[in-house]
Amino acid sequence: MKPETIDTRERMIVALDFSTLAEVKQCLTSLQGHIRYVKVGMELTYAEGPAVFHYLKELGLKVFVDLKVHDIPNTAKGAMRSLARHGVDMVNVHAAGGVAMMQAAREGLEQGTAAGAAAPLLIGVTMLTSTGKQMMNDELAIAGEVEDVVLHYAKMTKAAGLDGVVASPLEIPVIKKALGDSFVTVTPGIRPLGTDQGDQTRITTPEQAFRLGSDYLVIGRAVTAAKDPAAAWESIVQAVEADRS
Ligand SMILES: O=c1ccn([C@@H]2O[C@H](COP(=O)(O)O)[C@@H](O)[C@H]2O)c(=O)[nH]1
Repeated sequence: MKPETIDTRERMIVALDFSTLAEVKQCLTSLQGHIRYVKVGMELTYAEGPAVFHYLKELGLKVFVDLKVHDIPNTAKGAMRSLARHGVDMVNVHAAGGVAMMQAAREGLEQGTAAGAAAPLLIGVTMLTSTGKQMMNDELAIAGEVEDVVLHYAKMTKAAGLDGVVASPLEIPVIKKALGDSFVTVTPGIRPLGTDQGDQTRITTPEQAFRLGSDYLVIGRAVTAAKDPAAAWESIVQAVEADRS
């Protein structure tokens, strides 16, 4: 389902890349009331387990569980069946696992979703936003341009029946053109002006990301590592809304 009617804050997801619940609580002391959607990745899940998903849901937040499943189809199916039972809002797999793996993941997700409840959005990760052309060509041995490879993975993802993809905002125009506006796009690699690029390669500002057509932005350290996370968050919201008007 395309998030066309929801506001800016519902389309900005904070990446809670922490290793303890105590750090999450500390960060939420600042951010609670400002944010609506959070992302829990491997660091926090492996440290605190699925209880953290329930903790965040009980606070009224939407939860994207970013475990980037990539395995044989049967294992991916089981992983998604288990994840769906936690009642989260978005989950993902690596598109590089192939169409059969993604179809199995979709089946597992449907099986694990409670009767009458909506299944979480199932998203395929195309090419990690830390990956540039040279690394993709030389280390991953995938020839060509990143944008073409991302589009290829996005087409596979749609063919497998998933809801959308993770990609850089830079690739969203070609994805939307080829696969339609309702195919959901989730974009990390977000760097507000003046923030550190760190390990990301294919980046844009939040304003550019929305202009390029991203449905959901994933924002981590620019907010969570700021001295005042709520102030950092609000300045992004303001910049995005000013850019739109
Ligand atoms: O291609 C991808 C897929 C996932 N991520 C995740 O998003 C956040 C980004 O954090 P920043 O601190 O804003 O760089 C992080 O949790 C990654 O695991 C990604 O960056 N790229």
